[in-house]
Amino acid sequence: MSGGTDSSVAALLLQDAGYEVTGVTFRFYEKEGDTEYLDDARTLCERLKIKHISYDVRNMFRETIIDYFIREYMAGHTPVPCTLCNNNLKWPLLQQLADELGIYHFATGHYVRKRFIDGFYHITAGADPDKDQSFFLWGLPQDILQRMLLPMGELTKIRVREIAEERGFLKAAHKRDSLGVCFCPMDYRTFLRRELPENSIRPGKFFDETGNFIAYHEGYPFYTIGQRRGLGIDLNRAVFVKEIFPEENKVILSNLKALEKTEMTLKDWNITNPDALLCKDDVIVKIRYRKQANRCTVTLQADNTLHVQLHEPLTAIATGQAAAFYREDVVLGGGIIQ
Ligand SMILES: Nc1ncnc2c1ncn2[C@@H]1O[C@H](COP(=O)(O)OP(=O)(O)OP(=O)(O)O)[C@@H](O)[C@H]1O
Repeated sequence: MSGGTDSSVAALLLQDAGYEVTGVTFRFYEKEGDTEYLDDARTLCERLKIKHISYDVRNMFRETIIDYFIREYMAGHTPVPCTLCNNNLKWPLLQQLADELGIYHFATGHYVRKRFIDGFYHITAGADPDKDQSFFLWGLPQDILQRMLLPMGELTKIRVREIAEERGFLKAAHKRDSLGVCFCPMDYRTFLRRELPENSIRPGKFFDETGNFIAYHEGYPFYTIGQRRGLGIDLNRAVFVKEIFPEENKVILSNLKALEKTEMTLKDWNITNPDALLCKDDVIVKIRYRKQANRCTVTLQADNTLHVQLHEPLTAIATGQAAAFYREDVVLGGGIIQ
């Protein structure tokens, strides 16, 4: 329970359905010591007359998510903190805690569903297309998928707010949706400047593909592959970030066409059912939340990476980003772009 609308309604719907519910709030990150979210979750549990547990994982979150986020930008990559948090932290921690407490099921307020297909549990898209969060959950293993309950799966956000309101949980009903990365809701450049020692990021140079100097930039970590806006230069043509060379603090700009790629390699991947994904030609890959769905064929390589052959070229494939595989609304797996 994050203290937000969705997990609050999830708890009360589970209670309605007859489950004996225990609320869990992880202390992942607290902006300037603000623990209002914790009080909100606790108050809601008191009103529902259910037990509430808070679990301080701020150090773990700092090491595995925030430090990773900073490290990835410093390596010229594009990190995916929410995907990593869900797959490596939030759900595994829920499982661990449930085991310790002798509880079988665990639930969140994610807008996703699950379906049992050919002997395997799969994440499927939530009923509300505007809120679907399936893109973030490709990395969960069967023993988590089997035990998860997803009370938001069939609902729209509008309906969820109505439920909270109807039941008199007015604060929960009117909470704002969380936006972007929880620990970095602002521009990530400001965050990097704040977190890193002074002068860690120094001005460098933009070049074109043939090595001609174009202009000065503010430091390579401030740019990501595929970026067009915010380059701080005014050319009479559209240019995009094509490559980043951290050692030389060099950023290569090109036209969009030059960013097209027809293949990519994934590490740290997870496949729900290999027979449903590998070597099939009707698989969809997404590398952005709710954008750019492309056909592809996936094969497992001798070095244990996944090779993704795109049927049509994709632009802006950035190292560090996640790729999620789908067939219609069913998540088949995913991985991190190398
Ligand atoms: N600090 C936390 N402790 C426990 N569970 C959490 C925490 N943060 C998020 N979750 C769970 O993960 C789900 C998805 O998280 P996300 O950050 O996307 O929140 P959200 O969609 O804004 O949901 P909510 O309205 O519940 O805050 C939440 O609905 C909640 O069940």
